[in-house]
Amino acid sequence: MDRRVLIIGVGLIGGSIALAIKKEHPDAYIIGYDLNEENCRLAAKMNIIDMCADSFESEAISSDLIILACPVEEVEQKIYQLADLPLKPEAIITDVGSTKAKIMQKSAVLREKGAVFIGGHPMAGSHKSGAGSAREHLFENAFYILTPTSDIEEKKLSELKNWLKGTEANFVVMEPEEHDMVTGVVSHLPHLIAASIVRQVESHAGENERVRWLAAGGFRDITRIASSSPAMWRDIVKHNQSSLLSLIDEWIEEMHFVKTLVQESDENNLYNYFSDAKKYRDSLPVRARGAIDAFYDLYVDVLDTPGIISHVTTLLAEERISLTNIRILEAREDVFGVLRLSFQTEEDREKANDCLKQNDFETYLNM
Ligand SMILES: NC(=O)C1=CN([C@@H]2O[C@H](COP(=O)(O)OP(=O)(O)OC[C@H]3O[C@@H](n4cnc5c(N)ncnc54)[C@H](O)[C@@H]3O)[C@@H](O)[C@H]2O)C=CC1
Ligand SMILES: O=C(O)C(=O)Cc1ccc(O)cc1
Repeated sequence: MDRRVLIIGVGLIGGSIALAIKKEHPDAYIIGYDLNEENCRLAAKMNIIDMCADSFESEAISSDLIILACPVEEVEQKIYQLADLPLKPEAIITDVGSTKAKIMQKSAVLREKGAVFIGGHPMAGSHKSGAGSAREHLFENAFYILTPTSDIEEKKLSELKNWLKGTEANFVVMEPEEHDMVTGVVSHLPHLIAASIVRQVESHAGENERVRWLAAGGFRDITRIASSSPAMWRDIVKHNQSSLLSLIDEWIEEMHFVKTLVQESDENNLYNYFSDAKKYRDSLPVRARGAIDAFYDLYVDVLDTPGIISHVTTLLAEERISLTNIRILEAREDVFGVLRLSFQTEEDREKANDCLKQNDFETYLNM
């Protein structure tokens, strides 16, 4: 008999997991359930799932794998509702939520009923939402954190990893509290900061409309994540409150230090502040996937002249190199602009690099 997978919340992450499972387990029957029926229908139409369920209860009791892929507060609710159902004894329940400590605490109700719950968090994604943005390769090379409790048998953990093999992610086992501290530093605090910078710009733009015109380039790059789903981030902040409160205190302290640097205006201190940050950032791994946009990028200097973009794309098309994205990062009058070309594979990026160099373009692999 075909094994059945139920995905509750068929959005960006639920949809991407469904695609990855289908790739590795083509015989599995994947059922989607989503509060947003239109989104669920879209997922079925795009063959991301095999069927859209009207209620999750009737499907949950016959599923071998249940994946909770809704916002983290909803994950908690679903854990309680699942605990009241006669689930298959061998079924595995997992989630993809961005926080782990509270979810693992709540999952005790499932364990008390003899069910197997293994917390999970694929550390890749995007500011985009919904099934329409789901990608089979979203998690390739990304870290996929799992938080099994000590009573989970190794066999069950391996079974879950096997279900998720098609993600081609690197599985890492962590304690939920450590997970929340680490993701607080690298993901949750940066989201709060990005939103706060955008709000500061908005308040200045109310006084001077030129602020809005000029909020491009670097500003857009560092605030991309502020375009993420507000409901998802509201829930994440509620769940990771204690880590975030201590991280915000550290950030305020850092801003006091920055203020002193600016006040004192000491050349060496200012230089060292930026140089230390650059050194550390440049040393971070560039290949690790963290977002849909972070594919294999190539940067090309181009003169701001008419037809330049079609010239570049024609050269690549002639070499049969496929582009996944193209964006002008900066285009000022009479000076160089920078074109960011994104490719799906390292090989395509290398081919494009060779092709453009042969045609006298200046290119960069990292910026
Ligand atoms: N967006 C990202 O980059 C990442 C998100 N996550 C986590 O994945 C989860 C899902 O996020 P996304 O897929 O990005 O969001 P999404 O907004 O694309 O999808 C979530 C889906 O869940 C549905 N939903 C909400 N409440 C529901 C309920 N009670 N029952 C059934 N469906 C419900 C929504 O209608 C929506 O279609 C969240 O817990 C998030 O923290 C984890 C890694 C990355
Ligand atoms: O868009 C981005 O770069 C992200 O930060 C994606 C993301 C969002 C939430 C997560 O829990 C993990 C990754």
